[in-house]
Amino acid sequence: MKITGIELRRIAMPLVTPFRTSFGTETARDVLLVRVATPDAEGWGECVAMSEPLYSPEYVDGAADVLRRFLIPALAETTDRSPYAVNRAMEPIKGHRMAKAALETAVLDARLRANGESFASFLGATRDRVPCGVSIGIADSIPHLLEVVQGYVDEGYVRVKLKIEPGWDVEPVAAVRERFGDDLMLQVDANAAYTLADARHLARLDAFDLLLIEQPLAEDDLVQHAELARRITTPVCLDESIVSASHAAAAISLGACSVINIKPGRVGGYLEARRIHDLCRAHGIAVWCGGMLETGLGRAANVALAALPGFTLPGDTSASRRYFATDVTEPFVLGDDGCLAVPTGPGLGVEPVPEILKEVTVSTEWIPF
Ligand SMILES: CC(=O)N[C@@H](Cc1ccc2ccccc2c1)C(=O)O
Ligand SMILES: [Mg+2]
Repeated sequence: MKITGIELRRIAMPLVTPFRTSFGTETARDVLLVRVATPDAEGWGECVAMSEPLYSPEYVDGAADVLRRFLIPALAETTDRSPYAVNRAMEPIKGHRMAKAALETAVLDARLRANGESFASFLGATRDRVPCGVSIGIADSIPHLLEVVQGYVDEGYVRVKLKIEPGWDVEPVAAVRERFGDDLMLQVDANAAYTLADARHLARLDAFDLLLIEQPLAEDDLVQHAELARRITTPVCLDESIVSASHAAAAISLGACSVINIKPGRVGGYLEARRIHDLCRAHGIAVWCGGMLETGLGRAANVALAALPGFTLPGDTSASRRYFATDVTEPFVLGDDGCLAVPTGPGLGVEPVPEILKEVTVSTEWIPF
């Protein structure tokens, strides 16, 4: 597969409602898309980095820079376009996993579209629909939170995830449990807002039969997460801490978590995401597919990944309308069964709608090969 050039495209997508977490409030997505052009097909990759390095060290301007100056030139020096070769070509460059994931995915998408193979088939998906959860931000009051939860439960989401932070944790969880009963699949995500000194307080969440508590402590605190896991009964799930299969292996060996949120963008791409899935399956660790408020392009690949057998918990692969009034692709719509259908077309199985893409495009940059 010959690459004729690569386009870096920035798009601006307003969120339907502000999304508040322990690290800040987002009102729009500033997304970097990577398009790989070949004579037979074009491939798309979505960089999940935020505008500012608040979730992790990466940010979208930095991702564009490292792609332009280092990752794309490294790819241009190779001729083997297999996803494994793309991975190897980028290896000498340290870190920047979200930028690497976007480029690897775009090359893989072009290759799969040219070969007529879907992402689901390539990854080894075993299901054609995946049950979906929803991530709900920190609200300005408990009554408002309950209204928001009611709305998503009515839409059919099978699992609710509440963002928490010190001062907004036990009360909102208790209120949701009280209102929606014990059968609602419920979990929380702290985005690293607590320390081990909060262990006693976090143990108060054990009373609410949560599926898991996600990333309670700092992303580099594996040993402390292991200590916390000994002091609370709610299963600990890691997100920010797991940036590679070796990190997952370390976390499992240390007993730092019993569930892992897999995000292909965070771990450097879908190949590494599948490695983590396989490793966790071998250790009996449940995984689920996290979300980074992707457009339909990233969402399509995530839904395919979530259809692998080890993804036994509902993920944050919510419908397009959870975040965007108009998605850049045909919208992902939640079925009555609370599931999204796994795309079956070649590659991602979706593409941007040209007039919508034009409307949301802020800038494009063409890098010829
Ligand atoms: C669905 C969910 O909760 N995602 C992340 C947090 C998050 C929140 C806000 C974001 C805004 C822009 C880009 C990425 C973002 C990720 C998480 O699981 O921790
Ligand atoms: Mg998280």
